[in-house]
Amino acid sequence: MGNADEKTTFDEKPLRNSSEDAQRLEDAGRRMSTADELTALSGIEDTAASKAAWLITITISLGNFLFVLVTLGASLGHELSSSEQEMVTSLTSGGALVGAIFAGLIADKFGRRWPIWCACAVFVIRTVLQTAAHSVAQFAVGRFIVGLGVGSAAMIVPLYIGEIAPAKYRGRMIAFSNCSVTFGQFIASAIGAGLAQVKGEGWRGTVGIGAAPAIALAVMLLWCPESPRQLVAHGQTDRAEEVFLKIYPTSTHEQRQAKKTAIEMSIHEATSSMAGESLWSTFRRIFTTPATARAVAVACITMAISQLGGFNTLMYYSAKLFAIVGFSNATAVAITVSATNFIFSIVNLALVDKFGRRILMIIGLLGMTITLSIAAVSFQFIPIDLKTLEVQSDTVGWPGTLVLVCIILYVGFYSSGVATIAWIGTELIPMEVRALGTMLNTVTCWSTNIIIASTFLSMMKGLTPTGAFGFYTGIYFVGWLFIIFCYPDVKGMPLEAIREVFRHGFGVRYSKQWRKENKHTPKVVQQHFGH
Ligand SMILES: O[C@H]1[C@H](O)[C@@H](O)[C@H](O)[C@@H](O)[C@H]1O
Repeated sequence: MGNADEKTTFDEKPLRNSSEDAQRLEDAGRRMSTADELTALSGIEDTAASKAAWLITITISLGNFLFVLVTLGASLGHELSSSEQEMVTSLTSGGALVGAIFAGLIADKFGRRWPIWCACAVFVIRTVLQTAAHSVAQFAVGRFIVGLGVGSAAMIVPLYIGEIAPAKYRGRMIAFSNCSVTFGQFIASAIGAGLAQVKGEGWRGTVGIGAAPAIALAVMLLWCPESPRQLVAHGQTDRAEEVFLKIYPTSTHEQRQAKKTAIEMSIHEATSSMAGESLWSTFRRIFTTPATARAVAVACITMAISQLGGFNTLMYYSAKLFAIVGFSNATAVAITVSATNFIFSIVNLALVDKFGRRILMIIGLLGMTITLSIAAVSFQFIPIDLKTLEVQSDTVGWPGTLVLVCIILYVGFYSSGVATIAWIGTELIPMEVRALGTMLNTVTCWSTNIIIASTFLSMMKGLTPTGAFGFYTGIYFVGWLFIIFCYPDVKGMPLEAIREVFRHGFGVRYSKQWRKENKHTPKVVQQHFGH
């Protein structure tokens, strides 16, 4: 990582035949019609990525971890009633929605790091408020504020990492940031049970200490460079070059120049100046440029599928759900769910750049459809009182066990597929609208999340558990069809090249073709540059 003011000086390696190479590149630039071709020709994506890129990713991901972890926190020293619990959950999600909008609005003007600093500040304020809270109202305000931090971090972290990451590591780097979410959820569920045991005022200390990591993150962020794409978009090409050198340390000066030119070309294909454009024109651009609209729609619909299928009801209500099917130690079962979620998010990390986004989602959504439909049918055989949602039996029979097994398998399919890839969707959105598009993606996440969280229990009562789970199964089935027909796989593509994908409808075939043709990029580079 660099120093705090980003003015690091680098020892440039002497370049072989540099003037000759530069001339060739310039000629190439003239011959190249698209940013995609220029990036491929430069070969920068085939040079080794640095440890710095990973260090930056880890630091930024810490934001996700922290903010997820705190959604747990204390409970005013007494057990919250179910309506208080619902209110607190919705307030956090509502805050997250507002936080994501705020981050989306400032990310282009002030850069990708400011929303994270704001989230850290918000987090410290919340800590003070919540530590001093004596009423549910004060506590609720604290929760809303923490939601602002959660939403802001959730929106900016994948966007920022996606722009820093070398193309061939982009999927796993964004997946890493989602692992920090699932790890946070796992830790939260594990210590949640413990915290509930803390009597009296003991919880205030626990919440108070929570401010320290946010301050640490704010300081560490000073060492992370601004997104090079953002720097190019604002005409700060020298600083962008420094960042590229950090990310691709073995690249040549010409390769970095080509990367910058490719980003400029890509942006200029859409707008003459990003810096001079109003938020409103950028927003309109999303809906008035068909290729851009398709890109944003695919990202948002994928996110909606990941949420509307009801996964987070497991995060919020799994103890309740497992009590319904007859497990007395429901908290332990709930921890198993969050542990599975965490482990399979690592599986996604390991596979997403190797096999691509599409196949993981296609297998995952099919697996989720099958496992949830079996769970839905199994519920039929469990004697549940629909008024109280309580099981009328003392033992867990085979249907209860089957529901548990199906749910664990379902979580594995979810987490290794659509859950993480919905966040990787930021890569589909072209640069000039990426901040606002990613904001819409995050807004889709929280709004659908609120819908599901606030309707789950009434759906279980009104539609019966079989009906509710049947409904979620339907969502996943439709989602599965959507991914098959409309989701292009852009694994390994430089961000600048992705714009072209959506010029060909949803680009499913185009992206396949692109990968076939670009398997051997190094050869192309060798031919043109002789290295
Ligand atoms: O990995 C997932 C993912 O990040 C989802 O978007 C979120 O809703 C889940 O809670 C989480 O476990």
